[in-house]
Amino acid sequence: MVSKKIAVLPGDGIGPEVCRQAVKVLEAVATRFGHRFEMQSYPMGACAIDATGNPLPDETLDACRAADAVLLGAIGDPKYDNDPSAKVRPEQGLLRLRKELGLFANIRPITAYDILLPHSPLKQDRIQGTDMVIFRELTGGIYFGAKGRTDDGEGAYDHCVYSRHEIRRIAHMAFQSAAGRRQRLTLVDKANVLETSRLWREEVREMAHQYPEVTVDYLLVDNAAMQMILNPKQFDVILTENMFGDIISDEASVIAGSMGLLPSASVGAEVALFEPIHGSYPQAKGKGIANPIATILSAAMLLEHLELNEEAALVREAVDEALNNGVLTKELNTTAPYTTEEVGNYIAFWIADSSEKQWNKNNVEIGLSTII
Ligand SMILES: NC(=O)C1=CN([C@@H]2O[C@H](COP(=O)(O)OP(=O)(O)OC[C@H]3O[C@@H](n4cnc5c(N)ncnc54)[C@H](O)[C@@H]3O)[C@@H](O)[C@H]2O)C=CC1
Ligand SMILES: CC(C)CC(=O)C(=O)O
Ligand SMILES: [Mg+2]
Repeated sequence: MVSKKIAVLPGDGIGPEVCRQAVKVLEAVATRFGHRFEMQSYPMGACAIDATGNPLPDETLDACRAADAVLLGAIGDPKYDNDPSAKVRPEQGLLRLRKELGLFANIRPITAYDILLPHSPLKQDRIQGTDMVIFRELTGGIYFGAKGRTDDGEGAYDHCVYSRHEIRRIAHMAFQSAAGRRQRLTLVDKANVLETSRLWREEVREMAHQYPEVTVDYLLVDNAAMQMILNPKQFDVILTENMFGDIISDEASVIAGSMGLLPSASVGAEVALFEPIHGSYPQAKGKGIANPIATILSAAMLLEHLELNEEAALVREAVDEALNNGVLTKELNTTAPYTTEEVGNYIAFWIADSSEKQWNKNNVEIGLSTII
């Protein structure tokens, strides 16, 4: 029996809907294994601006610092997306949280599930067997450099800055991951143009001597974007800077079949944070069509981080069960789609050791409340 404190930041748009399912799944895990997960929600993003004027209130940051792990839905709202002059933005909350918690490595695994191969627009033989992990630097680069408008108001700038230290700490993680996988690491950069990329190459090339078992290659990001679609199976571990990692991981979701499937872990010096790679998908808010699996798999990564590996494996089994039985939201099941809630209920039910026969799409709420 373990007792853990998990700070939950549901955020905006579909964030609260998908987070609710992951919390339900964690509750099912706690019930099944006799653990105690103290889960409390805190505002961040547009909802926090509405409530306090601050996208990352002190209370939220303090709660994250005091927690054993953080679970995040997503933030962002069209009100801000459509107003480029807004000075306070939801995304500032997320960026500051990453910086304050020292979450310098964002780990994004990409898997092609056999059962979902037909859902990808890519040719099945190209993507079958894809298994890669992207190590995206998360607290440096252009998202964090000085930004502003030129004095004459006719221009704008965003500076991209990286230090050797910032590169080395995430590169070590990526090398170690590659050493335990298929021993291949690809650095994605733009070293033919950017000085920061040349520093990344310099450091990674030097570090490679410490990991002789790992084969390192270097790929320019424009080419990498093409290779991701053309031959994704060639990749094992991709190491890249903040913005390139943000972009190529959304692209990689096409291999899995949906943005709603890809989880992530953000780790660093302090507490770790777990979140789907997708955003707040505002068009889907309140419609029950958002896929909660990315957030549920993020909860599985959270359990692994807490060294609850058996528990995490059960969550992954339950997700596989949902995938194999077509218990999927409408982007992956167009003929008889399940709602966000129903997918979450199915997975939680399976974990709480109910047989599939007892699970019923229509009365699942009643059943669940007796189990969780
Ligand atoms: N970590 C975060 O909180 C992030 C926040 N954002 C914010 O989210 C807002 C919307 O950004 P977008 O560019 O539209 O990206 P998005 O990731 O929210 O949505 C892009 C597309 O991905 C698909 N999608 C996303 N989540 C899905 C899910 N759970 N199930 C099924 N399909 C899903 C939908 O087709 C959607 O149109 C913006 O305000 C942006 O700043 C964007 C990315 C990450
Ligand atoms: C709001 C962005 C900085 C977040 C994002 O797109 C991401 O982390 O994937
Ligand atoms: Mg992104």
